[in-house]
Amino acid sequence: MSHDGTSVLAIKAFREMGSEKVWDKSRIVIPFDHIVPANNETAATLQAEVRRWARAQGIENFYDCGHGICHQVFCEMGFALPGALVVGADSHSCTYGALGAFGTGVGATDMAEIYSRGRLWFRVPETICMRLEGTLGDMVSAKDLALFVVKEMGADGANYMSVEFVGGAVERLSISGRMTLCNMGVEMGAKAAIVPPDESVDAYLARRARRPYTHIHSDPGSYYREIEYDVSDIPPMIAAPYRVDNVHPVRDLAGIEVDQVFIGTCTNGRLEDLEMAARIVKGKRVKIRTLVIPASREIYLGALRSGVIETLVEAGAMIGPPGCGPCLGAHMGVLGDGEVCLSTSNRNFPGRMGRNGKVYLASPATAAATAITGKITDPRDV
Ligand SMILES: CC(C)[C@H](C(=O)O)[C@@H](O)C(=O)O
Ligand code: SF4
Repeated sequence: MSHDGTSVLAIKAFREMGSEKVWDKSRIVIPFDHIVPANNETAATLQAEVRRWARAQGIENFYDCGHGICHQVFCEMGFALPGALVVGADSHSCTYGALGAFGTGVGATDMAEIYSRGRLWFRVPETICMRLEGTLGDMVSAKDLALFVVKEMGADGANYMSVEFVGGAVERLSISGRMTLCNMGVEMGAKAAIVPPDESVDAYLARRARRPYTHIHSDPGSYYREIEYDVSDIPPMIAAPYRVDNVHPVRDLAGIEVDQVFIGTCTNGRLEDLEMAARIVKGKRVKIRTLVIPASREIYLGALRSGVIETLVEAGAMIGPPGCGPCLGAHMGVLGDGEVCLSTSNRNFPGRMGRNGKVYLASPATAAATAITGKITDPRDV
């Protein structure tokens, strides 16, 4: 998988290697998502070049602007399967672990080697087994769980490890919630993040899987390290600038003024995320700029048909076309000097959404509660 951003560099390296034809046009997936639709001439020209190359190579799985965020599209289209080894030219390729795949991010030159020969070299990572037991509390979701885990591990606490999430609290997560959890695996340095596949994975893949698959599970005794938490008592959590592991209970930061709320991204732009936000803002008005971007067309349609989009728009939110949007500070809704954003995304390092912006990371429920009050707000307090 490579997207509009990284395909440009991968194609350049592919050419520099002297490669002419891709190794397998049916096994390369290219979604356009990072700057969609293109925001200026430079982006438009680069995208046109990738389109031309994909057409010339006969790439069978090309998803142009409007389909959605690469990771979401990759899962919806049935490419992420239990036991599959997937490389993506994007760090959040670990998201595919929600479906039992070993998904990992690679650089653009590595991707050029995949385009050319379908091969790469890996050191097999050790596995950390993270057991999360207990029942999540009211207004506490997969994002709070992910932030809790990142806080406990630290931003480099799982460097080059494969993190396997097990236990009751994980099994009870929807596929959407598991994607949120696995998505943040790379934020603690993990090479991959995996939830052992079960029947909810089969249900999700029933009409999607591109090929037959089998469930792959860890061998007994293969864990390098085991960690267990009871997560019944974790409150809604928030990561404050400028580190993803600078995590606090939302109530500890309540009252901080916010300029913009952003609900979307490969972390939290799925239907259940938008539904949660709609439930909270229903019949109310947002007090600050609120941007909602569904992670894919499928999600957008679901939210349109169920009335979720209507509720959000009535409350004063703006809806953007499926894609990454302002997540990486490249397109739509970037921050002005010194502005504060509460985002449902996964990164808040300096400059992430604009040179001098400050980004807080939290769940869709916390984002919606904050949109209504204009200040960081625990969703249990609205
Ligand atoms: C642009 C891309 C290479 C990058 C990534 O790999 O993660 C982006 O998606 C991000 O989230 O920062
Ligand atoms: S939504 Fe954000 S984190 Fe996800 S792929 Fe796009 S830019 Fe990267």
